[in-house]
Amino acid sequence: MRKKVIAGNWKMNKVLAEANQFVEEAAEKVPESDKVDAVVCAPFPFLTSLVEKAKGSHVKIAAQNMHYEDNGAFTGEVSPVMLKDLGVTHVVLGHSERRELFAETDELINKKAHAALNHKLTPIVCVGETLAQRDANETMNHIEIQVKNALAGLTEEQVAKTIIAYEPIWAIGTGKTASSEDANEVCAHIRHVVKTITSEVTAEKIVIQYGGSVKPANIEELLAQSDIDGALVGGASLEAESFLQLVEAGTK
Ligand SMILES: O=C[C@H](O)COP(=O)(O)O
Repeated sequence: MRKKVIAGNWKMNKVLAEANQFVEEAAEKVPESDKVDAVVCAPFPFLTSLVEKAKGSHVKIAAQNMHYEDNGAFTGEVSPVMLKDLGVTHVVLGHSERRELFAETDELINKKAHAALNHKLTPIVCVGETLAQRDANETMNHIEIQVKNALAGLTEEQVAKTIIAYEPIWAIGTGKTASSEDANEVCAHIRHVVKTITSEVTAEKIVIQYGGSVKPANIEELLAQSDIDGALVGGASLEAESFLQLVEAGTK
């Protein structure tokens, strides 16, 4: 049985006091569970403080992006070495907002995935299709290419430690959720693609999340699907109460 992962992606929201308050509450209330990991993906300036607040609790702290180099002349960037040093455990890579607004390519995301895993950070690699691609029946092919490119050159052991987040772009922040059956169909396809490039054992191990307008009202139905192992949540992760409800759904 795969352990579920509920990750709240705050994106570019909150100030430090709000972030601290959230994680203090979550640290107090997230229960120990062998069924679910609770992850908060926060902006860089909050990470040091949030790792401190989460210490000794069952909340893990993630970054929302990183560079692939360890150090060097990359003004404004943050490296995997820095994240690991802070006590961050996960990093979101290739979110559709990074792909669209910051021109991140599959090749870049693959370099970042290698760097994250080499530094023992768990990458949450995002893939997803646009509405035009879905309407043109290109979803499966597009996702297959994104998954293969993101995982290229990783060892089987590294692939097993990677999390893939399937986020249909048309469902992000729009209130439109893919039906749980449609979301599961794509997640099952991702597992199949992973199997073709690794093995059945690894495909059974890899955690595949769904993301896109997930909220307390729809998470149980999504998590009940065979190939959905958690969620990457934006809007509904901004309030501690709602985040805690999402985590609670993962404990069932
Ligand atoms: O990373 C999270 C996703 O972009 C989903 O955002 P959302 O839950 O606000 O639709």
